[in-house]
Amino acid sequence: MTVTRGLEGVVATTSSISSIIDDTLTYVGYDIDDLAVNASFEEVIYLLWHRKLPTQSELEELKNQLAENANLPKEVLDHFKMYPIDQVHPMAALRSAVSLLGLYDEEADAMDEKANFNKAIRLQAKMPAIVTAFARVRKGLEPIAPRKDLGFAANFLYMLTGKEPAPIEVEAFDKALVLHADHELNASTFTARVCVATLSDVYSGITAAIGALKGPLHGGANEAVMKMLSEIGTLENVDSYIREKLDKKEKIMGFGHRVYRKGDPRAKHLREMSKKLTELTGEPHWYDMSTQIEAIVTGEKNLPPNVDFYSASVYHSLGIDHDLFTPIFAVSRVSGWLAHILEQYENNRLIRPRADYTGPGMQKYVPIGLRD
Ligand SMILES: CC(=O)SCCNC(=O)CCNC(=O)[C@H](O)C(C)(C)COP(=O)(O)OP(=O)(O)OC[C@H]1O[C@@H](n2cnc3c(N)ncnc32)[C@H](O)[C@@H]1OP(=O)(O)O
Ligand SMILES: O=C([O-])CC(=O)C(=O)O
Repeated sequence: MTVTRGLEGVVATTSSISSIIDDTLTYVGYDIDDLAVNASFEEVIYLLWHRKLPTQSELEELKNQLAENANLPKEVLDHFKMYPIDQVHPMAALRSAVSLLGLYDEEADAMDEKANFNKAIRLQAKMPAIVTAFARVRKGLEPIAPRKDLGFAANFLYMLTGKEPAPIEVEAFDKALVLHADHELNASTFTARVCVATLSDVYSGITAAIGALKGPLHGGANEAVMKMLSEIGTLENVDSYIREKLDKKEKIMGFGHRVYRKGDPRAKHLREMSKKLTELTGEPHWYDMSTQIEAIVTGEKNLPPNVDFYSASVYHSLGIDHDLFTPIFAVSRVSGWLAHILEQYENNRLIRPRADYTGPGMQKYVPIGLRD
């Protein structure tokens, strides 16, 4: 048997959702550079789910559907109050809450196309409410209900803080959502597809995907980047901190990628936002430290930054708690997971690879009393 560790380079499915070809990322054939500058997150959701950009009326319909479904069942809100709140990471809370949501959805186990699409709308709509409600409840604050007059990005920030966000904050957050929405067969999307390929339900697929995104080698890296920046503290400390880590063969979070070789096209948009926002908040050192880290890691290891590197200082500048960075990734990526889940159902086959067995050869059972 030939073993391909980490399935590197293995093509496991066809997909018409997003592509990474020669370091260029497209959603349904639209270059991410084009979408990052021109598209709203709601347009991207529509694009990923329908493989076409929406007309004005289609976009309005989607926005209405998202607004109408944005509230959480009381049971989910009450559930947060039962968590050992000081110990619970918001990604664990999100994973549990999505699983719980399935219990209150009468269509949870229905497998027809319409029911699955309804669930996609409900999940996409409710993810911001879960993340923001948990973030408030753990601080002893009441959750804030979404406002129908605000778009997806603005509503998230509003529900988090209770204040209507400034246009520049909405623009930055919306762009971050666009940039994180889908990424071919990354680990969490693959997890979602493996799960639903058993013909399990949408809630199970999304719960599994959240679990996969949580790890620091994947979505969890954005929080780890901010931890690193905070530990470094000042521009003067960057050089010794990073070189010591590299000498010890430790990984620098937010660098490297399984697929990109020359660089992640999303990083430059986040770098630009980081510069703008850190200047605005009067904390340009986060950006300056980040560019210095990039210079060292690129120079020493030829590893460019990935999407998680500059998103850290962007979210920090928006005043967001560091442990909410990965849940925010999930709020965006759920659009891609849902598109992939629906695509998997359309042309399903069980995903079941093989393992090359390396354990002992055939053994004879020894009764417990006769064992050494
Ligand atoms: C949204 C996302 O998921 S983007 C990725 C987010 N994750 C991170 O930023 C975590 C840091 N990066 C990494 O751990 C890796 O680059 C991954 C997980 C992204 C890709 O992993 P893989 O393709 O399996 O590469 P792998 O981990 O085998 O690394 C290959 C080599 O590059 C080195 N390397 C890879 N990334 C880094 C890094 N961030 N810092 C230092 N060295 C690195 C490895 O040590 C290894 O070196 P070696 O061959 O001398 O042993
Ligand atoms: O594609 C990957 O392996 C990881 C990644 O960048 C993403 O999921 O956005």
